Amino acid sequence: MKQAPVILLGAGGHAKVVLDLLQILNRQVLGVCDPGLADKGIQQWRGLPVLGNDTAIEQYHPDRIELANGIGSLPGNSLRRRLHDQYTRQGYWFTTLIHPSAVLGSGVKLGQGVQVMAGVIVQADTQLGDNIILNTGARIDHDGRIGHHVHIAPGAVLSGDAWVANDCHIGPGAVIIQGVKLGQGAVVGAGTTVLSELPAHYQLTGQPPRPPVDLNMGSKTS
Ligand SMILES: CC(=O)SCCNC(=O)CCNC(=O)[C@H](O)C(C)(C)COP(=O)(O)OP(=O)(O)OC[C@H]1O[C@@H](n2cnc3c(N)ncnc32)[C@H](O)[C@@H]1OP(=O)(O)O
Repeated sequence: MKQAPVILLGAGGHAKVVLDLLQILNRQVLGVCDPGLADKGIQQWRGLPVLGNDTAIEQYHPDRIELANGIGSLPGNSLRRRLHDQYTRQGYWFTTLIHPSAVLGSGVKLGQGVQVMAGVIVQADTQLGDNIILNTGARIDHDGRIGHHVHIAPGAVLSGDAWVANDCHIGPGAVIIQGVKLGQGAVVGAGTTVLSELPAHYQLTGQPPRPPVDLNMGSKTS
């Protein structure tokens, strides 16, 4: 079945990556909506027509197009979520995008508008909610439960059975060990390892390593 043409929301760094992915997937892109470009009277962005600010979407019937959310996501910035909620309430559909280099195991379920970037691996029976970004090279092992509007930044690793509630942010290169739960809106800093549950709306950053242990101590006699 032919897929509907797409309108891209936003023209920042994340939008560039989403546009590349749409083009790799041979999706027809009608144009981009971005208030910053529209206010400056800019008519073209990366070869796409600038359709206007976000309200330009409403010239298109929800049955005729799909949307791609090009707004990136960082802790404390809810624009991506707000646009998703606003336009799904109006009956629009956000397209789910999977980079051809991504590996999805058996039984993986993806919600509306999930964006699976280059090099991502998602293992068996993981469930992903709506409007999630699995950014470049992120890995989620078996039986993960990932809520809506979560951003798993480049290179982050979630071991098996990790549970991540809605609106969490997991920074680049973070590591979550198996079975750990993150409460709603929790934030894990770049490069941070999470060993136990992080409650809702808590932030964990940093990596204080313990003093080095001599692995030969007690195991050798001289
Ligand atoms: C394709 C893409 O680019 S996707 C986007 C990828 N980027 C991300 O995901 C952003 C990740 N962001 C982080 O890790 C951030 O540091 C956050 C959000 C966790 C914390 O940000 P803030 O709350 O603003 O913390 P802030 O920058 O004020 O730092 C507070 C302190 O924590 C330290 N700190 C912050 N983050 C970290 C971290 N990840 N590891 C170690 N220390 C950290 C800071 O050095 C600072 O220390 P100080 O008080 O001794 O000076």
